[in-house]
Amino acid sequence: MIIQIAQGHQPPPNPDGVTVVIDVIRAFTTSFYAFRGGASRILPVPDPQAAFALRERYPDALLAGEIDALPIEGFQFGNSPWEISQANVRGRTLIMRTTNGVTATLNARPCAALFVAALVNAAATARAIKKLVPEKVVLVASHPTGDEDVACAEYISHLLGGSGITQDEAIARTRNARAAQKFYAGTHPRLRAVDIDMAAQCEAEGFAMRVADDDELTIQALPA
Ligand SMILES: O=C(O)[C@H](CS(=O)(=O)O)OP(=O)(O)O
Ligand SMILES: [Mg+2]
Repeated sequence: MIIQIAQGHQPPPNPDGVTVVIDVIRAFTTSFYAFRGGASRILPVPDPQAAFALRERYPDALLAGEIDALPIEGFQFGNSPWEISQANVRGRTLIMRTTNGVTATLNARPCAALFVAALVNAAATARAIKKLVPEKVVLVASHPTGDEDVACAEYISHLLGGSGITQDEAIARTRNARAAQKFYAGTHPRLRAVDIDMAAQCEAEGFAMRVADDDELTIQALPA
């Protein structure tokens, strides 16, 4: 298996292989906890206007996301795993806008199979990739300059049998990442340290999250 690690909002084309877009702080940690709470699907969108327009089509949908890490006016949730874990999202569609993870996901085609992942479901993602027996895997660290998504990519690479780092190293690099520091600073009530506690966890079981091309690009939890 060829494993390539890329970084930023423009994943390299991978028409015959598996692409994984990674966002540890916080988009796909938030997504993981939305599915754990029973959300049925997540529809990624590029901006708030697109989110409000899509909700016209799905009036029961809930809106989650951020601009500059802060909640968006008129959205029910920030891009926060803790907020989502406290809410009742069972059976609901989420429409999500975030700066890095969602943007890179919207740009990830062409690829034969597309996953989104965070550290919390790195192991489940690696298992789901292995089942597909791909010749090539592209692991995309969606933050263009941060270290947390690169660390997760290196951990998934290790789990796939390539070179990489341990779970403990990935956790430490998440906690020490530049993007994490504003959550520890206590300068805004919606930037909570608990979001980083939730992002800096690895679950041995968990579930993978796959992106399907339905009417809209749709993120779904795969059965464990
Ligand atoms: O809200 C987030 O956690 C980030 C923005 S930042 O890196 O913290 O400034 O968005 P995401 O798309 O989840 O990386
Ligand atoms: Mg991020």
